Amino acid sequence: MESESVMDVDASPTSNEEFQPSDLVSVEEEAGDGAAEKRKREDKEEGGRRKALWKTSLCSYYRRQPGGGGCSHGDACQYAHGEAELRPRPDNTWDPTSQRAKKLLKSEALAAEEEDSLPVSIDATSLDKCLIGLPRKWTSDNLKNFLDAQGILYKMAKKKKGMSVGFVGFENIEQVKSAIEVLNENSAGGKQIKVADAVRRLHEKKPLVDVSSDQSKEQNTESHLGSDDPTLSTSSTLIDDADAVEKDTSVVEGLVSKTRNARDVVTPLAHMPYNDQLEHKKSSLLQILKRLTRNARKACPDAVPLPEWINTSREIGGLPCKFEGVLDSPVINGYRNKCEFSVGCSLQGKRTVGFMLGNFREGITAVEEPVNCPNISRISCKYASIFQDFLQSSVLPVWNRINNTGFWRQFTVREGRRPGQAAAENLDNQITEVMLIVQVCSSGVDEELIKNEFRRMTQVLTQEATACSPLLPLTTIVVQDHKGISNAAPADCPLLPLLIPKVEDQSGLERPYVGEARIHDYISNLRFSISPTAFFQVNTLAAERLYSLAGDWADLNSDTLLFDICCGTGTIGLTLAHRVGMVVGIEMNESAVSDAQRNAVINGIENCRFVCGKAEDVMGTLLKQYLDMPQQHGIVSDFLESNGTNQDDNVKNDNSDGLTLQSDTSTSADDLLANASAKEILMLPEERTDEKLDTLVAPEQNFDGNTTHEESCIDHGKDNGHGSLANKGSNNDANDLSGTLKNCTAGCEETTHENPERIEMIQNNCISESEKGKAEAIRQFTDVVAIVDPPRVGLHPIVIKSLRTHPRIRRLVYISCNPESLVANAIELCTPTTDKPEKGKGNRSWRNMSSAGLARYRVKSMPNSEPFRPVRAMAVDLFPHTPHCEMVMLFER
Ligand SMILES: C[S@@+](CC[C@H](N)C(=O)[O-])C[C@H]1O[C@@H](n2cnc3c(N)ncnc32)[C@H](O)[C@@H]1O
Repeated sequence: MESESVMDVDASPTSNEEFQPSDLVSVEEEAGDGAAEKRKREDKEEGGRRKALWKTSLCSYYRRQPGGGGCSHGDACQYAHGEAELRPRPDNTWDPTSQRAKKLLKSEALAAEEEDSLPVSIDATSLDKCLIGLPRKWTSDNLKNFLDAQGILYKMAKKKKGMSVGFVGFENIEQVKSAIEVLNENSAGGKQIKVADAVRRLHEKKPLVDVSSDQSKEQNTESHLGSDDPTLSTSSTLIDDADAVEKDTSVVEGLVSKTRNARDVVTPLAHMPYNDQLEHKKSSLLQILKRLTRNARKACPDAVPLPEWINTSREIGGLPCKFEGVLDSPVINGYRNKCEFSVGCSLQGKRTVGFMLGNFREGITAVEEPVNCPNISRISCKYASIFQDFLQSSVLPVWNRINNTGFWRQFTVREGRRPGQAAAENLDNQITEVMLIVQVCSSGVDEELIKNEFRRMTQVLTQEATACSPLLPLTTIVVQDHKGISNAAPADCPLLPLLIPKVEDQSGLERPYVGEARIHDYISNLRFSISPTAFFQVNTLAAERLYSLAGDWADLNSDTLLFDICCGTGTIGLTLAHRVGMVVGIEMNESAVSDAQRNAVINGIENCRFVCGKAEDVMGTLLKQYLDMPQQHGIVSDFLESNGTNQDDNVKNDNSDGLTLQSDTSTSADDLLANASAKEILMLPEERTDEKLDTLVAPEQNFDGNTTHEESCIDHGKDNGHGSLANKGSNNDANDLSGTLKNCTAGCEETTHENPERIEMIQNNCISESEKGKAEAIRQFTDVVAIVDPPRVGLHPIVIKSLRTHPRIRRLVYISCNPESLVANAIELCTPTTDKPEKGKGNRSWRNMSSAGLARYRVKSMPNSEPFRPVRAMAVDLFPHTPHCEMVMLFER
């Protein structure tokens, strides 16, 4: 750990930190019947602070029954009985539930609103306006009815369901003026409507046409916005109208400030010096961490004493544990190894590959080039620009987010680096592999056309990459056919690699491009093979710091069984494998699990098992298998091998989590897997037959229409084991696209990057070590540690419950990219419980609850179990120039 790069946090309490008025208010609100008891406890604890807080919060008992009777404390109550009694708090704020505070808040909000008010010009060149704050569920008809009812004259009105923005075109200035006047006095669905200038995207400013009238439809075939007509269904119509669809549906763009650019949106902290960015992150993390203490205090049952860490939190400014600062990123610029560029139209109507300038829900769909975004590498920018140039001449339309039509949707550049520490300023030279993923929507588009366009695209990308100086690496081009509305394609979305034609480089030599649909990167000197949809941290060098910090805190030893929960390609488990007895990785993305297996093999690591399944589906079962059944073979593979020999009638479902199995003596593999609805993918030495190894290497390259291994698997509707290349045979979409692209798909040459001899060697070693492998599996580990690294939403409550209620897990390291969900999960892990868990009271709508509120609610029904305590926390900055960073928190019990 490089201590000089850590920003130390002064743990001494400041007056503000120590003062947490919300505790006082909500203690009463949350505690229900036991509130009086809790209040007494609070009173005692508050001691000297009490005087300072006297009557600074409203009494909720009094409020419920004003005028007496509601509060039994009478005048002695420390809370104010009414607004008149209320005193300002030591920091000069008012109880947020009081009328005073609400009034203040309103006037501040109004002032802020005035400050940010959007420009509304009243002149003849600006007759298109957008209305902001409309009910989301409104359609164009609702908007028109509303305008008609208000007596507003207009030329056209459009509204897309799901957005709070609508567009209105006026005939003249008078119409604009009177509309603004009327709208300022009226609200729609109880909300005030704001009027702002709408920015036309096209250079050629055609007047807006109301497409809902049949007449205008005939007059202007380019207009589809607001029309409920489905997407054009035949490919010929689509091509004829391709340009029209784009232009028409992106005529206006609401709310985009003319000065807003991609840099501001993608890297909002880029204007600050890097040290200030770290300071900024540190202070927001401190605030979020304090929420853990506050919420655990609130959720702590009355019958149970507050845990020590809550009692001592005041000494460290309300923090749940020591926050050890933010570890800086070794690379600050161009660090992203994966960039997902949107494809769409710019404000000027140009086909653009870059970033959206805002949120679709606000009506913003404009895409701007990734200019001056310091987190993007030169290579990614260059590829975005090459692809953008190609799109200018494509006969297929770019994706339109308003109508959900178009073909080209997203362009992703993933980079792989060579091993070794990169010099921060020379990161580009380290990039040796590039995977390009082109997301399209092939619905209703002519197959021949698609084929031609893909051929042209691969030609352009490869030629331009070779023409660059220094030339751009290009390892693979993969097409993802996604027909859903959001760009986030599901994991089983069809993926097909394209052949990369051989082209001549500047020296006249033919560059042998091979299309292996994976790239490689290095962490802690281990080589990681990454398939197109597998997660890999975007800042590899900072990720190395993150994993080593997590490993240090996990306090591992050769007798440790490490659960790597949400393991992705196995990065954490594999980098720590040499420090533990065994790793069990759990991951739901099948491609990532195959990668993890492969990564174990190519790095010669033998003490890791990877399980494919949702953690919430498999965790309970795995804990039982590894920790609760000493007389049994400890790994699931043994059950697989036993092939049902352990059948026992005593196998029952344990409904405590609805998933786990309970068995007095034994459990069968089939039951285990069926019940867990998970697929175990194990690197058992015996299983590494040639056939198994085939699934690790790509099939022969074939661009001339001969059937590849890939295609034959798809044709026969069976799983070819390449989760990442062409997804499951049961997926009809995959079959569609594989048919469409029959001549465009290509497999890869046999493991060009992995040394086959090395793999064979590992294989042989594994075979000879197979018995050792089994022995390890049966072994009982005395030390059990979980490292969890969930996605932004955090861990599923079932996983939290499994970890919390299993007494053998004494240490848990939580890595989080979202401190809010970390705090919510930590509330459930750390709040004491009683032996009489309550079911949640009342019928509170969970949709309206904060994540912390929801966690408090859930903890009430947590089975009685020893809580964890937060021990230390630290952040690692994986995302310079943005507000995000990764948080690591150690919990013990
Ligand atoms: C933040 S990534 C961490 C991956 C890995 N630890 C790494 O650092 O490379 C989260 C991973 O969790 C996986 N995931 C998401 N939800 C999951 C679930 N319910 N069960 C298991 N894995 C899940 C994702 O596919 C993703 O690979």
